[in-house]
Amino acid sequence: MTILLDCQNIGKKYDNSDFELKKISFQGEAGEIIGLIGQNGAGKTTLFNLISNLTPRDSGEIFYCGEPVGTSFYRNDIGYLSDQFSLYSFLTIKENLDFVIKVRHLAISREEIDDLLSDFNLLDAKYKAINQLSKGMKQKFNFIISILHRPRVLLLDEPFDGLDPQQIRAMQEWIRRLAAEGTCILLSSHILDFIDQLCHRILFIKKGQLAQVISQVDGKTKKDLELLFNDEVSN
Ligand SMILES: Nc1ncnc2c1ncn2[C@@H]1O[C@H](COP(=O)(O)OP(=O)(O)OP(=O)(O)O)[C@@H](O)[C@H]1O
Repeated sequence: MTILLDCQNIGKKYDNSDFELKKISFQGEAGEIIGLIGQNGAGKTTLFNLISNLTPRDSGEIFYCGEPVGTSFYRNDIGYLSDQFSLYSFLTIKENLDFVIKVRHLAISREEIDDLLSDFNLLDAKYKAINQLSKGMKQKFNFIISILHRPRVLLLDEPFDGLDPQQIRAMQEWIRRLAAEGTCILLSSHILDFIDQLCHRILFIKKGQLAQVISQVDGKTKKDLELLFNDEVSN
């Protein structure tokens, strides 16, 4: 068992909001897929933003391979599919990929890129500008960008948003493949089916707190998750 990610008591209070993420602690192993569930506004995206340092945390520590995270972690070891698109929308898919490959000094061949695009039915759109893509196409492109440097910790905030069933399967296959290669994946989804199918462990966030941790070995079914979710939400 190799612990890649270790979050200890991480917390955040926004200045202009009553919401507070309260001392969340968990560890993520190499090859583990961890699901993050909770109602709207529970704090899932906030947790992703704190781990990726997009938002500075108020308290707690984050360790990667036993060391406090720093520039090298944020630059090389983490990938984040967030709802905020951050590349050049007026450039094409190819131009954006070329840019990322260059600045990250990635040794990745044209064939590998084309295979990746083809897995997500994006090969024919290679010369299209990002702002000409559909929502689902943008989501798939964002996923490709988040995994291009093969991060060992991958954060996926609602990765299946806007995807058709065939493309959901393609992304699920990629998620399983990356986990099999040793990536620790943290993913949020409101679709409990996806969480149930993919995740080894599930973190249930309620009003900014880690309310429950469910392991695959607990033998919980999707129905149990729904019951838990409905019960927690109504309380
Ligand atoms: N930058 C911010 N400034 C102030 N409040 C914020 C900010 N970002 C998020 N919040 C608040 O923090 C709370 C948690 O939001 P967050 O986006 O983390 O929830 P979530 O679990 O990801 O929700 P959803 O399932 O709807 O995506 C919400 O009440 C939200 O309004």
